[in-house]
Amino acid sequence: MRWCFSEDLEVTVASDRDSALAALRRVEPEVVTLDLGLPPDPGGASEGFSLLEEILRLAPMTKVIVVTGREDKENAVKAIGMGASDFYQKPLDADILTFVVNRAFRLAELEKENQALCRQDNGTNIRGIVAASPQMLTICRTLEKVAPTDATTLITGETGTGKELLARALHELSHRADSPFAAINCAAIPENLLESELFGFEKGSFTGATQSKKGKIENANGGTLFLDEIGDMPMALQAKLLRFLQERVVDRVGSVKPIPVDVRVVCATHRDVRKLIDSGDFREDLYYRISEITLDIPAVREREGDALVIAQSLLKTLGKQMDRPNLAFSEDAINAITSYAWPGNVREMINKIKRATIMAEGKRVTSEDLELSCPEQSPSALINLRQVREQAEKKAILQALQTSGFNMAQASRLLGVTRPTLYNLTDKYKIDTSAATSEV
Ligand SMILES: Nc1ncnc2c1ncn2[C@@H]1O[C@H](COP(=O)(O)OP(=O)(O)OP(=O)(O)O)[C@@H](O)[C@H]1O
Repeated sequence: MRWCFSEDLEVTVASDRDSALAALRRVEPEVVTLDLGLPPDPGGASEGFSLLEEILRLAPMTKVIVVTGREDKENAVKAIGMGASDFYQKPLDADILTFVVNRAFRLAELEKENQALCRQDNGTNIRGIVAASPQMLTICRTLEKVAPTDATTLITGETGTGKELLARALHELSHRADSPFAAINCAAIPENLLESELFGFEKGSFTGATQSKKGKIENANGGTLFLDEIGDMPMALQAKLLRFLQERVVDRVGSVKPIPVDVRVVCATHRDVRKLIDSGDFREDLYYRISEITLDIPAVREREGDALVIAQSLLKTLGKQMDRPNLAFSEDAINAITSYAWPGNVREMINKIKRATIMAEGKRVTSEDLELSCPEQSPSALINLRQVREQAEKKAILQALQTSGFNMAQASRLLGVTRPTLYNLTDKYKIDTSAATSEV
């Protein structure tokens, strides 16, 4: 076996369990071939199985190929059941063994890549939130610190930036996670209904109140109450909410008996609360009550690198959901995603990528599928001289090809380079030359 691999692989040989484990710790091999017949039980498989178990316990990513006798199918199946990645039956055939071992290396490599991608996918430990930008990672770290406390938290940010997602994360990472998360959108409910929705009502307190009903606040008892669009809460209700936040009791509509409620309150708004206070539309004392901690979520366009990371993750998830798992963005789509301003933030991204997943022909999603126009990068957006040069070069080549009607000989003369050089350049810039002719 050593002879069969020695040219391109580093091989370490061990002849019993102890030396194998010592080698495993020292070399950390990606692939192990393991003969089940080991001393002191060379005729059986007991020692081989216990070594297999130990290797997979110590280094679960190792690909173990079990080597068995020709008639030993039963043990081969058992080894696979225990977690071996493959088996090989003696007698030894160098070509087949090399094939099996190379396949195991490829598998190990793919698993590593996959792990790295999963890590990169979601730069935070918070479920559902994809982030790579320093701004969002700081917010996620603050959120992890604030979550276990009962501090009333105000989340601000443009529409679609993930305020509700972060509010849910605050709940899930708190000691209240097993209790209810009750959400109410203060802007979506008519003013006259909002009070009874929030605080509940007693039987007979108004026409149609045929029986008493708990409000959202009481329903959230023990858990978290999420007041979305708090900036749109009517003035009259703001006073009642303030009383609740101070006293921690609710007065149902039509009742004089206050009911104590234990909830953590998280609020969100896309509006500038300071301006609302200045214009007399929001109580300043309520603002101080709800903003013991404030999380200000930046728009996607302000987060360095997040647009592409989130788009990639959405393409993967939506692609899977819509049975198109192998889609990838084309270069022009990537340029468009990174330079578009995303006024609707992540929600807009979801819509555009969903559409593109349906519209894409073949495996590439283009900027057209996303309904984004592909921008020309301004030189200031490029990081170095090489990038500026490359972009200018690509543009000149495309122009020459278009002017010459994709005649490679003519285009190379226009550019002052030889034809082979032009072919090298079109390869380098992945310019499609399938329509090109080479007439002189
Ligand atoms: N960082 C992120 N990673 C992955 N998905 C995200 C991220 N931010 C937001 N989303 C998704 O985008 C969508 C909109 O997010 P969410 O509803 O939390 O935004 P919002 O700020 O509360 O919006 P609005 O102000 O309009 O209510 C949701 O489907 C959410 O899961």
